[in-house]
Amino acid sequence: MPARPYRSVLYIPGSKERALEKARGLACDAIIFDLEDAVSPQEKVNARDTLVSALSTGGFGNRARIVRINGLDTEWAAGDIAALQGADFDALLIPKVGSAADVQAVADQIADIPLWAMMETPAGMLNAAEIAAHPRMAGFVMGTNDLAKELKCRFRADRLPMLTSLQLCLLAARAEGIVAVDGVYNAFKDEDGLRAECEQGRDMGFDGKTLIHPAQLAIANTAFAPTEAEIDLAERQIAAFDAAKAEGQGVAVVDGKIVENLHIVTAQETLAKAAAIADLEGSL
Ligand SMILES: CC(C)(COP(=O)(O)OP(=O)(O)OC[C@H]1O[C@@H](n2cnc3c(N)ncnc32)[C@H](O)[C@@H]1OP(=O)(O)O)[C@@H](O)C(=O)NCCC(=O)NCCSC(=O)C[C@H](O)C(=O)O
Ligand SMILES: [Mg+2]
Repeated sequence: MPARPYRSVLYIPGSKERALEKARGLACDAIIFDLEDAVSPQEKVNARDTLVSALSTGGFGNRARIVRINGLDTEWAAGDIAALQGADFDALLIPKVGSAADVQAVADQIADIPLWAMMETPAGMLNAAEIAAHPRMAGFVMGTNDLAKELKCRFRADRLPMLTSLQLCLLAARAEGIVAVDGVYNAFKDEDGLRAECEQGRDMGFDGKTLIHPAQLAIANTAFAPTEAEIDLAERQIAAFDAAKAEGQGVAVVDGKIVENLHIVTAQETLAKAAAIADLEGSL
């Protein structure tokens, strides 16, 4: 389980001082400070200084601070990494990762900091397992816009053309115990559409959703948090299982359904996630 929640992961253009300032007061679990697609070519170089200065000023609380650099095949990637040496942030996000070699290329240029991968190319999907298994890899972010472009698929409300890719990445992430965050919902004024896509992502097993606008935060925070009913059930399952164990039984029954060891692991994860959310919200 992630030690911290990642229900709402907000992209903020690294070039926009107003948005960087605003982020200090927003109810997101994590921030992706973007140097890639949200920043125009003319702003790329100045954005590095703007971002490093914002990171050094701080004020982002316990939210995870993730920085997305430009693609490794661009003229900006090496300069981005150089500018980030010694900066205060939690993870570096690499766009358009196609293989573990791409991850290693960044690992060779910056020490210690956990690396995350944008999963958004056909090669990335086919190599998801080796990318997740890289020793520095700590999280996957689905790049569903680039993925749609590369697959030449249509955007559909049910995301049918993307389900194989989403599930391949989720499988790889879960096999390695790293974080997995779903892609963005582009129509940022469409609350019902966002809610439905968050529910789908949560049902699939994602830890949260990447977002592009503050208006999307509350919906993702609700969708990816354990519900009151889930917390109540988890507590009752743990209590019933403890009581069964005390009587020498290996199985309990709650609400007419069996509860075994493996269900207790899920119940404990539910309570741990609720506690991590309460901790983060209490600290902001
Ligand atoms: C989408 C936007 C361009 C809309 O901007 P704007 O028209 O300014 O929105 P509002 O006027 O409604 O903004 C209201 C206030 O909220 C602040 N704001 C807006 N967006 C953000 C944000 N992301 N973080 C923090 N604060 C934000 C505005 O400053 C306003 O504040 P105030 O002045 O106090 O009123 C804009 O939302 C935006 O640029 N969003 C981010 C876009 C982005 O990051 N894109 C790249 C990531 S998505 C991606 O790359 C996908 C992936 O790679 C893939 O392949 O799928
Ligand atoms: Mg992308």
